[in-house]
Amino acid sequence: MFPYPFLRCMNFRMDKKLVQLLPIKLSNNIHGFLRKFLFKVLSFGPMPKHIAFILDGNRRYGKKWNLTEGEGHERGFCNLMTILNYVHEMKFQYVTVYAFSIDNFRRKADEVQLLMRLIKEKMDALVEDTSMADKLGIRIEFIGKLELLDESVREAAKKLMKATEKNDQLVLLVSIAYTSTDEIVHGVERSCMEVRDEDDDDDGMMIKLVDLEKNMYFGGYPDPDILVRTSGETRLSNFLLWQTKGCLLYAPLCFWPEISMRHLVWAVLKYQRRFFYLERIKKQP
Ligand SMILES: CC(C)=CCC/C(C)=C/CC/C(C)=C/COP(=O)(O)OP(=O)(O)O
Repeated sequence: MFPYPFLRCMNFRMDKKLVQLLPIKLSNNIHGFLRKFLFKVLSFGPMPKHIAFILDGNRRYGKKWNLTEGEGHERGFCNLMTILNYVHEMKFQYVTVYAFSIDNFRRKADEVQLLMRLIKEKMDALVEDTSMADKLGIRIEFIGKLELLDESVREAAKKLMKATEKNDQLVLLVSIAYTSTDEIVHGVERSCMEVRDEDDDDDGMMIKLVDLEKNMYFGGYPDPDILVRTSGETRLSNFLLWQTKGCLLYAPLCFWPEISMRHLVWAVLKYQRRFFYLERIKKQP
């Protein structure tokens, strides 16, 4: 892969010989400096707190580059780590990712196994070496119908939540075995059970909105400000249907392993532009 992140993320194409002249360390330093400068400039505007990602197009990326099965997802995970660095530097407080939908269990058994193995491997690696999570202050939470996962994956998820529970700068919410409709049903069921247990309730069997929201998997977390779905698809695919009422949707034309800093910057600029537009509308008589 082209080794210079800043030039790569700006879609810069360079002659191979010229590339060899630029030491990687120097390129990374230039990238770091320009990135921080750019993020500082952005921070003068209204900054979103929560960004959500639908990690779409890993398989297609693998096919595009003739990779072996699973390697597209492997690259997708690596890119997630890079994006987390940027999101941390941009001072987001929450990042949500759609890692595995309940509908994904309908894929071929081999593929489901491969993906589960990859996800478990990554969880184990993050437990083994918490340096990155600790450095960025990332607390990792898993959200979804976790009982659908194999015991070993569930255990790995629990260990990772435990290993990062003290971090307090950025919360990474990993939606796994999740669909929004399942989340809503779960919230309604729990709220009904609570109402049934409170016999003295004058409202009879009325469920209150606050209780329903509290009982959803994402209860207690703020709604995302921006939802990014890679690969140009503009469907929500049963992800955060309840939480995306006022959210900005952005669908860059790249596969998940290709998403880069410029897409993040663009998403934030779109958010800021919409913010100012809404402010202007509010002030109009
Ligand atoms: C621990 C942790 C956070 C792990 C996350 C690992 C990771 C990158 C998971 C993505 C899984 C997935 C089904 C993505 C969709 O791509 P796709 O297979 O649907 O690709 P396609 O759209 O090209 O078919």
